[in-house]
Amino acid sequence: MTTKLITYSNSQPKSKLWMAAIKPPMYSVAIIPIWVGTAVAVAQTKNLNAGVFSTFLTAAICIVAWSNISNDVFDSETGIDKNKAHSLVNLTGNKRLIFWIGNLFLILGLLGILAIAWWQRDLTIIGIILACCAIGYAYQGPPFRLGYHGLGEILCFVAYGPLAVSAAYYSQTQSWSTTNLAASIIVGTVTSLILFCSHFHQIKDDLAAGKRSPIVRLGTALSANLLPWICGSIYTLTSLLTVLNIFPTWTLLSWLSLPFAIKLCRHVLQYHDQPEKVSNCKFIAVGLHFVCGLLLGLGFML
Ligand SMILES: C/C(=C\COP(=O)(O)OP(=O)(O)O)CCC[C@H](C)CCC[C@H](C)CCCC(C)C
Ligand SMILES: O=C(O)C1=CC(=O)c2ccccc2C1=O
Repeated sequence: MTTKLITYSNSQPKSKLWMAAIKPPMYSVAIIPIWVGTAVAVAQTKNLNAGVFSTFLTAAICIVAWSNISNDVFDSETGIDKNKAHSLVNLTGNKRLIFWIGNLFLILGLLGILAIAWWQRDLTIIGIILACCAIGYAYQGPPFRLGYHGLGEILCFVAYGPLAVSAAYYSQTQSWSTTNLAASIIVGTVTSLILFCSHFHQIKDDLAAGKRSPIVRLGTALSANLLPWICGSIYTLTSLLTVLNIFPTWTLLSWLSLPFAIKLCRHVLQYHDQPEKVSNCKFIAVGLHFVCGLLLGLGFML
């Protein structure tokens, strides 16, 4: 399998830089938790509230857009993005404008969640999503900047796993489920894997800005060697939960994402210390996230 190299510099066409700044594939992280939580709910209740599902999906996309846009704003303040040609702040030269566009997405997202809470006459999902947003802010915003202390992957797991998947389930059922919680562990793990992978090529800039990401702490070689274990844990857990009859057999369909996991591990093990070559590994992880999450949800629906 050949792998296209993706590196961005000021010499790139502006359109490419804008696409890299907006990062459309990354919105998989908004779609999958809502899809999986809803799929588990539909499997159990045989009922889908399509209005709630589409509103939640749109709101999640807006909230993830806020998280990404404000990340460029906050990172512009620490100097960590000074070499990042595809930072929205560097592209526009207008930090204030980007800050307010980010806030607009946050407001739109929260209005969507508010609408669902209103239809349900229940504030629970507002509470959960506000907790997600607080985690998103604490990851990157002052005075916390917890991502700079290497806590991003744990925060990411909690927000995109148990919190977001439970909120999606609750939006359909107004109740909780241990099966859904188990599915959220898989979604959270694959989402954190994306964040983990996104840090391999940034080690130099991260070190210079004092960001102690897990890759900075462990080194690229040890971090690369962890990948097969993390990927292996996803498939082992899914199989175990199927054998225990907690997941329906069809969820084993998610094993079809294994080629992405193999490609990811091979690529990172080979290029972990070559930033230009390893920089696209987060998009292989996004592919794994999307296919694994899509098939996991489908497995519940079938
Ligand atoms: C913005 C995030 C990562 C970017 O990190 P980094 O600065 O290293 O990367 P760049 O190279 O692009 O500068 C992700 C942060 C994830 C955070 C820990 C948790 C966010 C929670 C969300 C707001 C939850 C959304 C829930 C929704 C699905 C309902
Ligand atoms: O820009 C990035 O690298 C990421 C953006 C993002 O929203 C996200 C969300 C969840 C896990 C990882 C990531 C990124 O890596």
